[in-house]
Amino acid sequence: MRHLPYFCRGEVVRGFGRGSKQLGIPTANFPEQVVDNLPADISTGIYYGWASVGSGDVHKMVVSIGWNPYYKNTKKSMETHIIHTFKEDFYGETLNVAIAGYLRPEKNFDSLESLISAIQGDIEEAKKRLDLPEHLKLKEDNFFQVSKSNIMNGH
Ligand SMILES: Cc1cc2nc3c(=O)[nH]c(=O)nc-3n(C[C@H](O)[C@H](O)[C@H](O)COP(=O)(O)O)c2cc1C
Ligand SMILES: Nc1ncnc2c1ncn2[C@@H]1O[C@H](COP(=O)(O)OP(=O)(O)O)[C@@H](O)[C@H]1O
Ligand SMILES: [Mg+2]
Repeated sequence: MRHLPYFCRGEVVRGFGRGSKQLGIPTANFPEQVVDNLPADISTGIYYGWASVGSGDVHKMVVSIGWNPYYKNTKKSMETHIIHTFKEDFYGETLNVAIAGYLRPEKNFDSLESLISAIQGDIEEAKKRLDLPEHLKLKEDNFFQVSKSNIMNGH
């Protein structure tokens, strides 16, 4: 994957409301336009990296890109679960994402329980890999510093 690390920003929009309600794992969804602009060689699948909301702190994350075979979505989506507990929802805010590496392809599952345990496995694997020096330095990338400055808010 030539394009890693891959950086992108976008507004957090509403998805199907399944992430937190059914899975207990909220995912911040990007608008269609951000998904359509992904480079062709970022294949669908599950990735890990770093993310921040607006000018907030940078946290570890996992991101799913694709059609969610378990739910048979007809539109490709890009959904980020930030490994951090937030006090409130952040719909409408800017999500800044730096994708560091690839974990696995998207899969179908026999049950919701197996989907949830696969995602929990992804989260544990992401936490470990992001502690490697090559990934830790991405957390300090200028991409996130720019998000912290006022430039983005236009004042
Ligand atoms: C780390 C991670 C891995 C995922 N893996 C799969 C998968 O293998 N198959 C699948 O159908 N959906 C997968 N999902 C997507 C969930 O099905 C999706 O987040 C859920 O449908 C929530 O959708 P919503 O944001 O539209 O509510 C994954 C999500 C995350 C965050
Ligand atoms: N740790 C988190 N990671 C991602 N989103 C979170 C987190 N904590 C709270 N949220 C909020 O939850 C929303 C996602 O919940 P989800 O059930 O996936 O709904 P939707 O289908 O609208 O995306 C995000 O848009 C965000 O506002
Ligand atoms: Mg979501």
